[in-house]
Amino acid sequence: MDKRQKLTQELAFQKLKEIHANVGSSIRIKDLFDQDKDRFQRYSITLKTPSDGDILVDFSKNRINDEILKLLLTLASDRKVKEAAEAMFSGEKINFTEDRAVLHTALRNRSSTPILVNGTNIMKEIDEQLDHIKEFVNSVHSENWLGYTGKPLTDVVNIGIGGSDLGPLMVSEALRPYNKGLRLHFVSNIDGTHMAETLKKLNPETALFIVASKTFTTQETMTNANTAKNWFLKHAKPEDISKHFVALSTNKEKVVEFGIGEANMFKFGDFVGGRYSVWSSIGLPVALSIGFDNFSKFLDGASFIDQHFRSAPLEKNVPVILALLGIWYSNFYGAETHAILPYDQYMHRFAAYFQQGDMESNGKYVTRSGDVVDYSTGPIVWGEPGTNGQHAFYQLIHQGTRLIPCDFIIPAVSQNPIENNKHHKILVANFLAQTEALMKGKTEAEVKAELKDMKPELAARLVPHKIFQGNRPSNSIVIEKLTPFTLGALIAIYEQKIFTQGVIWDINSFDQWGVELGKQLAKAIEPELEKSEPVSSHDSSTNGLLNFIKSQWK
Ligand SMILES: O=P(O)(O)OC[C@H]1O[C@H](O)[C@H](O)[C@@H](O)[C@@H]1O
Repeated sequence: MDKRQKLTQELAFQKLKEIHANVGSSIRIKDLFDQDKDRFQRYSITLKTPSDGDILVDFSKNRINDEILKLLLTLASDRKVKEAAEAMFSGEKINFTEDRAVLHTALRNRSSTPILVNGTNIMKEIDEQLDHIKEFVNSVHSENWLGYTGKPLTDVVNIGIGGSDLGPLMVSEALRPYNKGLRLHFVSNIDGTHMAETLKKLNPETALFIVASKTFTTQETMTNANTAKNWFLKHAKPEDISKHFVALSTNKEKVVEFGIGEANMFKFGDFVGGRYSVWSSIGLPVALSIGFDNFSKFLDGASFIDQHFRSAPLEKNVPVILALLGIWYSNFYGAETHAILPYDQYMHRFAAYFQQGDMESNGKYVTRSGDVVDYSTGPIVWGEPGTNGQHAFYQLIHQGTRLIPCDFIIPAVSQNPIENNKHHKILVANFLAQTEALMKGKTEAEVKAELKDMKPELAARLVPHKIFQGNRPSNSIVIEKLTPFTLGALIAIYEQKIFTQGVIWDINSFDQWGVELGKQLAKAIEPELEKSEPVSSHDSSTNGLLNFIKSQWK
């Protein structure tokens, strides 16, 4: 692999550093608006989708001017973002620490263009996998697929964790208005409570268990799957398993070993990373919820963004622009977090989903050639839906000491325009007010004017507490309506943003070795929990905690 120029040695990076040192603290977003009446037009991008309206991305409320944006774009071009994207789309093994291609994009490749991995066109197997999903979903929906006592299925339980849980969970929640009637449940946690509480709601005659695990070795998932199987077998016979258990995996051997026949296995390739797998067979619960046609539209939405990402010039490229803004705040302003704030209740797991998507992808401290980086990489991603967040943590975003760049997301049209759309109008008003407040703030003069009728001593004491410094950056993303297509598009925007940042930071965004150590140590601790004598093999904290917990079991 070619050793790349260090990010901090890139000319554009150094110039940005200089600009930040000279004017970084004096850039006022409000002044930028005052100086340029066309700022919104010039600093926003509208994507025209073929079927589901426009997607508007407004990035004008950011601490950037033409010079900074130009340098950021130069950085993207010097770091060869476009070339790296082509390497990904064409199936190069860019996940080199696992010797794998990264082709979640192939799962939503709606053209007939072949994509080769090790000389084989993988589009054929992807089409077969989609056909399998379609056939199964249709037979469940048409009630051709029946439970062991001849009843139609009513409940679907997805047993998976990480990427095999968060994607299907977030998407099926977001697309709840499209649900065709099946009740969905998700069991991820090894904590027995998760499975126990779910089983209470089920009738074995009408429940379908989906065991979702790329590797089919994940301890939590396999333990939960076995518990579900044992519960089922208390009511039914082993030969009934084939009507109630299916597997989503890449590991045929382990699936068969568990007792699920190949016909009930929905496959996908090892070129699909867990946190990018909702587009693959891992999306089966989504397809069962919303139907295959809607699942196809979900893939179409992502495909639309993939084409945009590949073909749009850097300055008109939504994922690239969002990535560069993140770089500007992380690497120059020292921002440590990034908030994702959907103003849509259906999207309540969107931020949690991208906590994995972003933090597992870009939480890396060495470059692709193994050198320790001398700049920060992936931010801490977090968020909750508006307006709930406004009454909880927004205080710190408005008046705290930390810079928190935020993405505000809203559909223009509500799925539930109840009370004459009153709720939605209030939601929209709040969405708009927040980014305006973050940007404008409130000056001392404004606060004083507000307090003019108050006793002067009291007013003087209150003034500093009521001042908002403002100048807090945000992006606003507006979709026409939350549909399978627009949700697919939104997810792909973030995926390609994460990709772009990974290229600029020169890290491998597609492995996740950081989750392994804890798994190994847990395996070592497990047998120690069985021993009756106190444990002394760890540090005193771990020994102390372990022995305390064991003492509570007696
Ligand atoms: O799908 P599985 O093989 O069960 O993996 C489930 C999850 O666990 C791993 O530890 C990884 O950190 C995740 O990226 C993955 O999504």
